[in-house]
Amino acid sequence: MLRPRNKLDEAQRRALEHVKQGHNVFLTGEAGTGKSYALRYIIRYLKYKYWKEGSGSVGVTAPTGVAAHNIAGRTLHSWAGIGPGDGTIDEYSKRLGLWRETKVLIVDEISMVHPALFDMLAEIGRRVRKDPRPFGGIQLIFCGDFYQLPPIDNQVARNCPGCGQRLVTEGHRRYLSPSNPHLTDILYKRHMYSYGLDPTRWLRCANHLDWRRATCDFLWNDSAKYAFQTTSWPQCKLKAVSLKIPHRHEGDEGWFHMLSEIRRGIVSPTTLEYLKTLDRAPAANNSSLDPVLLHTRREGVAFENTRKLAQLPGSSYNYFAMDVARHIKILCYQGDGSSWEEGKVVTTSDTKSRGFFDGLQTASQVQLKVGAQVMLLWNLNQRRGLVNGAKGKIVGFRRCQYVQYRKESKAAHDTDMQLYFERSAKYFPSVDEPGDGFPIPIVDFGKGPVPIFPYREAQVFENVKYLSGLRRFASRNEMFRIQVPLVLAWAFTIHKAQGQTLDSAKLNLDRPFVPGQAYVGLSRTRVSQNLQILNYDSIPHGVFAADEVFKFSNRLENPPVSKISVLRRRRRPRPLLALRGVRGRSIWRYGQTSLKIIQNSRRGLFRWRLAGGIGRCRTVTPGRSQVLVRLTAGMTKLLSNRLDGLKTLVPSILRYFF
Ligand SMILES: Nc1ncnc2c1ncn2[C@@H]1O[C@H](COP(=O)(O)OP(=O)(O)OP(=O)(O)O)[C@@H](O)[C@H]1O
Repeated sequence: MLRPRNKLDEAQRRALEHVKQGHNVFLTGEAGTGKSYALRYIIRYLKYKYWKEGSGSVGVTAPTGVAAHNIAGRTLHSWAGIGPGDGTIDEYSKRLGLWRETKVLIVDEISMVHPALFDMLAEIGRRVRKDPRPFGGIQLIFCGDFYQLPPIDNQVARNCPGCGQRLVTEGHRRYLSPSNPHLTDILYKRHMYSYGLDPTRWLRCANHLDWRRATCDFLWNDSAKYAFQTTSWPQCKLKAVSLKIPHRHEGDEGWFHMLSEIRRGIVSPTTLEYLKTLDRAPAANNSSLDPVLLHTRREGVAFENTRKLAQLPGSSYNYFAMDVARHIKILCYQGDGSSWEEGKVVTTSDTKSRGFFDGLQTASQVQLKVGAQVMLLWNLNQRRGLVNGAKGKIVGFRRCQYVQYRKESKAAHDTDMQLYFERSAKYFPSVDEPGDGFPIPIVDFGKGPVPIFPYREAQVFENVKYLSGLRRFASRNEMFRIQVPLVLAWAFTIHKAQGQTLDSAKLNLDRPFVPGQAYVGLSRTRVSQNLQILNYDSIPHGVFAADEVFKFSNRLENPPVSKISVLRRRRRPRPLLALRGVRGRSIWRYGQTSLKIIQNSRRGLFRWRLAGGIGRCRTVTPGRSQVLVRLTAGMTKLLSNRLDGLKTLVPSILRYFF
């Protein structure tokens, strides 16, 4: 159900209108201006639209698990079915169904999408949908702020965006020389309008030279750090909407303006002075939870969470995740269309695809205790606020038998977990204190105790082979993790906090390593009073922004004037120049051209003369006259070119009308 539209501000509504008209949209703006908020409206609108039409689907995605859960979506990898991203485009292009039925692709936190992944998905879309436009012409909605965190250099970045071929390591790459015939002039110069690409770093896929395999002609520049530097980005023809109203920092406008400066990597002396005053405990708030520590690095986060856990009395439980990766041959469709045969597991491996498991939200091991501050990693119940990112405290554990678990989890969650448990009870996280039943953590999220059952975080991607007629075989690669969807939440990395609004926080800006880290950390609370800066000394060198983003954003805010168009043809008076001078004296002279007020003794009128033109003037004070010169086109040009000189010579210019 859509909420009333007047909840959106003017720019947010404009974005919604663009979406309704079927344009590709790039929704951007500073932290807290309501990008994700507007996106949730847009998602609701689109889902309702396609549900009503009865065909088509909306892909709701984000590059990281946390960001994806924020908009109740999936990770981009999972949506596109590219798993850990070590396959080839041809392999990925087999997910025909998904690409064909998708009408709209939404990507939140676009700043964190790696350019290689962006190019690769744009290419897969083209091939699958047989449409030369990027992503095969699917309507695109990108949302994010490139001044925030950049992409993590993950697996996909090391593969060719054209064929998925694994790239050689950085030191062994051979770049094409500017005289290479494959590198056209346009391609070589692309860096000039692609916001900071290095023109010497054009690469050709290693597969190109290998005569034993199919050659790949893909050329790309590996100095690209952001999606907007890719070839596909301008081809998407995005309508940019920049949000301006500081919703998150509504009551603290001054702080919002300081953050705007920090966003661009500038720390003025006034801001620095103010940040110094934040070196104290954050203001108390109504919440029973401790302020969250935001740290630049994982080690810092692990240290703080372990320290806080150790301070609590009582014993703890260690939950070890169950990770499964297997290849299943399934679904043999009989010729008469009568029956489906369940297939067999062909290979099972717990260690395959480590990259996939490392990228999941849930940890492979989590230690929990009564009193621990935790964050939920799953959208359990939207109406009760039990959504991903909700924070609470563990109030107890309840030992629960397998049969009991099945019964309760069915009542509590609407999930496909049941399927797995009905097949076999062996898929279950394990705890280090085995006893009678499995200890289910009971968490208070501020609205009473809630049992948190294990859940399945999964990735499935299918390879479908059509044989003949109705008969077909399919094989499926399946990977999943079963774990309790909780993490300790006394501390987070700044990367995890991107996109979240926190009640109160402490910021440790220890050795920041990417642009935008300080900005994201500083902009998480609603007011500066609820933020504490722990190591103030790191601020001056910790605040920095990427040059390419600066150029891109400048261009977005002030697009270059490519065409001057006459909006309305009308008879308009020619420009008027008002000058004041002493009669009989030249008041402006440039070369042979002079402007002189002369007296027409016969008629008793004063006249002026400029480049041969003659007009009337009027006396303003005895001895001085004001000239209103209506200029011809030629004279306008002359004067506009020399107006500065004119001003210095004639300080008494009154106005110059156009
Ligand atoms: N039109 C609006 N009316 C009322 N509240 C709003 C509106 N837009 C956004 N907000 C509130 O402002 C806060 C920040 O919004 P949101 O998280 O969408 O910002 P964002 O631009 O996505 O931030 P970030 O860049 O940090 O991810 C949220 O608490 C949200 O509820």
